[in-house]
Amino acid sequence: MCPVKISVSADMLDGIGADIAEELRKRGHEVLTHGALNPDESSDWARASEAAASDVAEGRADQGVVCCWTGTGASIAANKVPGVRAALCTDPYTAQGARRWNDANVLALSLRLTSLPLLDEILDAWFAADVTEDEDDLASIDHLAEIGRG
Ligand SMILES: O=C(CO)[C@H](O)[C@H](O)COP(=O)(O)O
Repeated sequence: MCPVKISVSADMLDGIGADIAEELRKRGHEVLTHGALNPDESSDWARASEAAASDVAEGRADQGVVCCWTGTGASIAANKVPGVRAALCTDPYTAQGARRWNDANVLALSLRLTSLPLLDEILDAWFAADVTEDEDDLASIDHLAEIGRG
């Protein structure tokens, strides 16, 4: 796994909110922070997640990690940003599939459900997975950009 630039957000420091940025840095990634992880910013989940997702969409980061208590608001907000494919993952298999079959570029996490050991497994799976070469999956991934246009 090559280190990449990750934009990470959380709306609170509860649970892995306190650890997520450091866990990514420990893996060698360069980390941009938003929301409760950045003292200069609003910590509300929609704005924090939008900020991290926009970093990905606009090329300031390679991938994003967005967190809120449930993970749902953060994933919904990130998916509103054109070019972002955010996936709410609660286990390593889902994280691997999100990268492999969906070319997900933002990992959404629930601060409530994700323990530190589980985070480790999810990040291992996320960063180890390669995007599929299956033509049908690639066509579906391409189609995502068309949904809602026009
Ligand atoms: O999971 C969330 C949004 O999907 C939030 O983390 C949850 O709503 C708590 O936020 P607040 O402390 O602002 O009420």
